[in-house]
Amino acid sequence: MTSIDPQRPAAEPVKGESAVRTEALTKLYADAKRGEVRALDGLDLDCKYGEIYGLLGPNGAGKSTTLRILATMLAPTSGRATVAGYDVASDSLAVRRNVGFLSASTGLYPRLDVRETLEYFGRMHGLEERALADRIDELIEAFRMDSYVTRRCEHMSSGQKQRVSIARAVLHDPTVLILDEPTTGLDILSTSDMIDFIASRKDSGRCVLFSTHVLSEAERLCDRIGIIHHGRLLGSGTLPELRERTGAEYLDGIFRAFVEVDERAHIA
Ligand SMILES: Nc1ncnc2c1ncn2[C@@H]1O[C@H](COP(=O)(O)OP(=O)(O)OP(=O)(O)O)[C@@H](O)[C@H]1O
Repeated sequence: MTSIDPQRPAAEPVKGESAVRTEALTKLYADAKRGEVRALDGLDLDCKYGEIYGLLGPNGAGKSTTLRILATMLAPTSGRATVAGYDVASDSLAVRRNVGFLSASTGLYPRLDVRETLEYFGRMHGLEERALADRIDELIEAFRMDSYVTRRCEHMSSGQKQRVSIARAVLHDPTVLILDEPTTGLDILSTSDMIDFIASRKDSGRCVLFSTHVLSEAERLCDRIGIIHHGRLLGSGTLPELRERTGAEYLDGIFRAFVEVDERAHIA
């Protein structure tokens, strides 16, 4: 495994260039009850800098598995995945330097408050103390966390925890942000803040790849949408492109059209 200097600046994002790419990505799980589970079955994905890409799929389609592999939390069985040009298997440290990852299982230490949490994770990223303190101030302001900055995570609401988690994910200013169902469990105000935040990342040329079950969110936010089912990408494109391909107007109809074709192909 190639190691990197933690102080080395992240790769500069170039709008329109590939930020995330998977080729024939496969993941098999050994499940005690079900035997071998093929969670990913040759997934090809390509997300660009300056783009918000939404991954849609029914339960068990392989969304979390994909995102966890891209965040180097999980090893693929076969195929290839790169983030910011670095291979997730052979250059995982460089991938981590360039990626921010948020999922429901992103942990926070119950006894740490906002600043302590961000200091802890900032040091893990190797951020220099002065730069880290400035970055933490910036994030506390940006995520409006000042009113509960001394509260321990164990005493925060789920919306407050989510803000700390997202601040943690972007501490090192990653060029690629990977979010697994980022608005699940959030109230309307927190959801709206999260949506604004995702949109703002694109303005700075970053890539955001996120999974969601909320179709209206995907319709509103995404430049391109990928539809995943049985661990394969059935289709991807802008909303107008997907409308044209399926003849359906809204995302629920588009989604159903892709899945029905795939189900028929599986039965045939
Ligand atoms: N650790 C594991 N061991 C065995 N099977 C697993 C494991 N993790 C996931 N799976 C299986 O792999 C498949 C894909 O799961 P994954 O969580 O990636 O789907 P998903 O699209 O994120 O689903 P959801 O929308 O329900 O979160 C499912 O059949 C799931 O049961």
